[in-house]
Amino acid sequence: MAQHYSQPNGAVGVLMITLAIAGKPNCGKSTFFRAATLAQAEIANYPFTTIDANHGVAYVRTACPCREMQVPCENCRDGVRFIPVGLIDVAGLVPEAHLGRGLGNQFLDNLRQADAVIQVVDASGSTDAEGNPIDIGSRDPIKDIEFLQYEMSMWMYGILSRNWAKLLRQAQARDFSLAAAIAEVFAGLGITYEHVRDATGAVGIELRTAGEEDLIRFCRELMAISKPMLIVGNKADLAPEGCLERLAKHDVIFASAAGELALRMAAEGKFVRYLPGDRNFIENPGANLSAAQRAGLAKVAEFMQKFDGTGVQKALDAAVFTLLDRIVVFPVEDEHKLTDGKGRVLPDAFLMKRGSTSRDLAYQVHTDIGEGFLYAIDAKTGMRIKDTQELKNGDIIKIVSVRK
Ligand SMILES: Nc1nc2c(ncn2[C@@H]2O[C@H](COP(=O)(O)OP(=O)(O)OP(=O)(O)O)[C@@H](O)[C@H]2O)c(=O)[nH]1
Repeated sequence: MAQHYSQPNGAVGVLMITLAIAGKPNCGKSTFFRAATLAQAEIANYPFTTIDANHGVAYVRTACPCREMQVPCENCRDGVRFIPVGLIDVAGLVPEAHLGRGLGNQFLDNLRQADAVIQVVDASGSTDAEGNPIDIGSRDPIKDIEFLQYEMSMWMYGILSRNWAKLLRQAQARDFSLAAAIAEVFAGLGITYEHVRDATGAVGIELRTAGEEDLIRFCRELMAISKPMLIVGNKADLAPEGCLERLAKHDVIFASAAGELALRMAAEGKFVRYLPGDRNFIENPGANLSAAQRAGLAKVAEFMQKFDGTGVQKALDAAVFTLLDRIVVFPVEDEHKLTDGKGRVLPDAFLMKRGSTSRDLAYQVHTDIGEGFLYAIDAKTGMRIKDTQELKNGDIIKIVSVRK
């Protein structure tokens, strides 16, 4: 679930989106995690980047409105703004994890905390179901996709089936809503009555009379609705064309997490100029790279040209902006200078669900606003906007309340 975190200016109470990285062992999850959470100081002027070994802070990338508005800004790099999201590196999942094999339940429990899942598969087909190295191209990477989805839905089914007899007994009573009771069983996963209703409709079953197979299909649908999943075809730098073609039929983002990690480290060491998500990089003049380092970076450059970047930032952005359907809104206190109370220009960037209104923003900015919200001003136009008006991506908004 989204977690609270504190912003650099000390404002607490903003919900941070959390993504989980999942997949079988050896597919490159940790490399993806390390690359995604390794941020240069200029990008990540946040209090922390790594919370513990498996919990970190990554960033999604968006345009900073400072350029368009022609204000001096210290919160972006060259007009590129990085907004923090939580990232969890969950331990490798092996077949039959839902039965508690390996780190199964602990792993799956970790997924609870996530709003969406980035599923990393080995696009190169060079690891078997358990992550053991095999010849490149000898495992069909599509199997990796199916496996995780199967394990996740079977885990949900396991929870449902443990509660099923009790639920059916309760369902004998008049006015008992089985859908509401199922939602309650899965409340910890953020599942709502609407999710249950939609999943039931989508698989076309009658819950009260559903058999095991129906319930498994139902759990699969419920998982897909409540934990949206993005597939990353990692190790694409090693992948034979056949594997790439098969994966390309699915909605897959190809990546080289190892390439991104090398680049971020090179950028941190000031050897290259690279912002996460850039489609290329520039070697800094005077960078004292060894021949091996230079050859390694040349390979990454080749990959980036073919795949339009390393894929890591693209995956983070797609998870947040496409899968979770977020927009970025910049709240300010002074709609002319675009500053907060301390004179900082465009200090915050909030990831709001598309369709959010200025009233929703007011509650995120001031959690204690109560009935105090009066109206909002669109700083780009200087116009007052209605509390029911939908916010747009890139909006800069001043909230006016009686709180002050
Ligand atoms: N060529 C290539 N190798 C990669 C890439 N990403 C990771 N690797 C390598 O693949 C191996 C496994 O990577 P990890 O990141 O440890 O994989 P993992 O999924 O976290 O593994 P577990 O911790 O066992 O679950 C390492 O040797 C990495 O260097 C990539 O994009 N390209």
